[in-house]
Amino acid sequence: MSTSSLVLILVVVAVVLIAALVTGVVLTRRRRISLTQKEETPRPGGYQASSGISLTPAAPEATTAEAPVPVEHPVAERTEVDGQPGVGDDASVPRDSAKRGFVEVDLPEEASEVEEIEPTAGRLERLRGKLSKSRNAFGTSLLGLLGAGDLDEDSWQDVEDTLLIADLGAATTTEIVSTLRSKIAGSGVRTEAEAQALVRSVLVDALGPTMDRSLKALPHAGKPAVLLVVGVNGVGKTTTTGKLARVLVADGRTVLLGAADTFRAAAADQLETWGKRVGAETVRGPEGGDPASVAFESVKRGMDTGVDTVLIDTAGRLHTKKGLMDELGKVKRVIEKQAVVDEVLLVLDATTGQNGLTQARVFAEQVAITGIVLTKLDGTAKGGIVFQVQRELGVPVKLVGLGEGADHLAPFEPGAFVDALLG
Ligand SMILES: Nc1nc2c(ncn2[C@@H]2O[C@H](COP(=O)(O)OP(=O)(O)OP(=O)(O)O)[C@@H](O)[C@H]2O)c(=O)[nH]1
Repeated sequence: MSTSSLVLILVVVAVVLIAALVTGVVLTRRRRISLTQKEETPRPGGYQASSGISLTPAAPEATTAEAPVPVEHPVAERTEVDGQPGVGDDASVPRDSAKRGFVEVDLPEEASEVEEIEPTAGRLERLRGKLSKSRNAFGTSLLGLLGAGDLDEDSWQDVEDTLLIADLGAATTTEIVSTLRSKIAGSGVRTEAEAQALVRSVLVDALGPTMDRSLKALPHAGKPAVLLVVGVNGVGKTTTTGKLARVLVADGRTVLLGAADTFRAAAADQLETWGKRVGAETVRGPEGGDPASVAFESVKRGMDTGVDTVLIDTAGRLHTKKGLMDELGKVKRVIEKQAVVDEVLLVLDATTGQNGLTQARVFAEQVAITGIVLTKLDGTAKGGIVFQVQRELGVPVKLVGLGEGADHLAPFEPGAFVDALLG
């Protein structure tokens, strides 16, 4: 290779090296400028912690003199990352970057505690699953027996036993069995569908479908309706009163609750909580105070404030049965000094069977019961108690409790009830 060729090669190499050096310097400078510009010019439409979203200044402790001096860093202004790199950021955020303090955020005005309430219409249909224990023990076996075709005496005995076990009571059972026997003999039942239709009509008839089950809970003569809720300890009076308040509020009514159960300390708290959930006022007295006085004050307050309905929860336990009954009589008399008691609702626990009936008799002797609320039907296979209690007292079951949920109180409808039992 000649000397001139060697010189030429050296010159070319030198030019390439110089060009590479110049390009590298330019690229480095451009990158730096680009970073600075991103910081100085807000990205249109991009997330900016200090714009669009209203934030108050950081909590005082983050801005005190003792706070560490923030380290200069492209992401130092970002408050949402607590020093951790975000997408597109340089990952080398120093560990000693200033940590974000507490940020005071303007909250909307305190949320209303008043709850959404399920519509009351069609509740029995919606809650029919809650009657599954009774359905399995009663409806299913009854249909199985009757749908099997010609029934001999043993089969009829089984039908009778099924009804008795479901707590329909001897009198109602005898009546239903004899009606079924004559109807089946007269018309002949060949299929399960026919058996179902026949049983349905006989059971619905036995539930007195024409009884007036309306709740007298609307104001009249310029005064609120007054409802007394009575029953023994633990049957679900307070819960029912609370659920009933929801039913009324859902219907657009205004309600006041009277906590006349002064015997059990927590009862008034429990009732007040129910009231708050639907925006209803609760009148209460001192623990161990005079229930009649609380009832009187409740009705007075209800009239003064112009509510549609006053619901009064009473005690279920006293030292003696006589004491309880005397007190109940007094509560009612005292209310009647200023308003009519429109309903006395007797709450019975469906799971207590015959015991519940005995209670019902005692209460009915003391105060004129106008309606029955049968609670805890969800927890029993003995839904047949509905038949018996109505027959015993001659008073309609107006409401049924089908669970501990706030809206698990349904109007009692014979047709829907029997349908739920028969599946
Ligand atoms: N599963 C079920 N539980 C219910 C029903 N109604 C009420 N309960 C529960 O029965 C328990 C007693 O209810 P309360 O309302 O405190 O009874 P109470 O009659 O007011 O009791 P005292 O104030 O002691 O007289 C509570 O745990 C209720 O959640 C219902 O329909 N189904």
